[in-house]
Amino acid sequence: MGMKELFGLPDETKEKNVHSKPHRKTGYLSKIEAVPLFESLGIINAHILDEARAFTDLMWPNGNPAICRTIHSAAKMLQELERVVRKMIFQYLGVGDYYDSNIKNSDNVFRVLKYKAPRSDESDIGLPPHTDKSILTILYQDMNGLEFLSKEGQWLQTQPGTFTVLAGEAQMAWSNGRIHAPTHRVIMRGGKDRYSYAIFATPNDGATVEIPKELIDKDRPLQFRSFNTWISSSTCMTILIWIILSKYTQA
Ligand SMILES: O=C(O)CCC(=O)C(=O)O
Ligand SMILES: [Fe+2]
Repeated sequence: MGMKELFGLPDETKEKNVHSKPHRKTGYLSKIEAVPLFESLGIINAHILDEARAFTDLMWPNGNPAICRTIHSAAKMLQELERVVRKMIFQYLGVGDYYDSNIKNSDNVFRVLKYKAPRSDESDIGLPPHTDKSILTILYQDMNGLEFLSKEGQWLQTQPGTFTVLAGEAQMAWSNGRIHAPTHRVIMRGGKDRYSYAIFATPNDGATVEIPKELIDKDRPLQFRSFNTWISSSTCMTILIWIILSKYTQA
């Protein structure tokens, strides 16, 4: 998707991608001491053509219609997929009536990410273990490296050329702990630069994440008591999403 061309721009150009909401992981992230291999550019609502164009016009003063089209269509596809998955989750939890207002109170950040191949004296950690703050993240990787921590404490690899859906902390909180936000990391193997892109659906600034009353009862009061109380149902959910998604992406 023109990632090499994009990341090949001078740093001063990429640094122009500043956003007024730095906490939203937009803007240009690079030269972070803890993650020296990592570099990323984020665009809010890139599924809207004008937003994608504003970004490419900033990077290329004479415009770059080809990359603009690619970013826009990738972001649109991921945004649509994210809504399908979010709807499935709401239906699965029996709270479909909340879907429309939940969508209204959220937007998304599209990010392109690059990890440079580590030198022999550098660590192979692309991104250390973390959970996302998002509602849902959908991620595409061109080569492997993304790994998930299973509840048995093992790191599970994901396949290159596939889409991965993961729930973030906003979804975990909203579902009153029913949906698990998995810990994941990126490990660089194979001596080549790695590129990925992702959409992060997030609650709008200022929107309160209201936990549906249907998801609160005496067995599951409004707080996170322990991960163990909900890990098995969330594992089922993860598997369900994987099955449905693999069908969706083959279509
Ligand atoms: O590049 C990847 O595969 C993972 C990125 C990621 O986990 C993140 O940006 O939160
Ligand atoms: Fe992540």
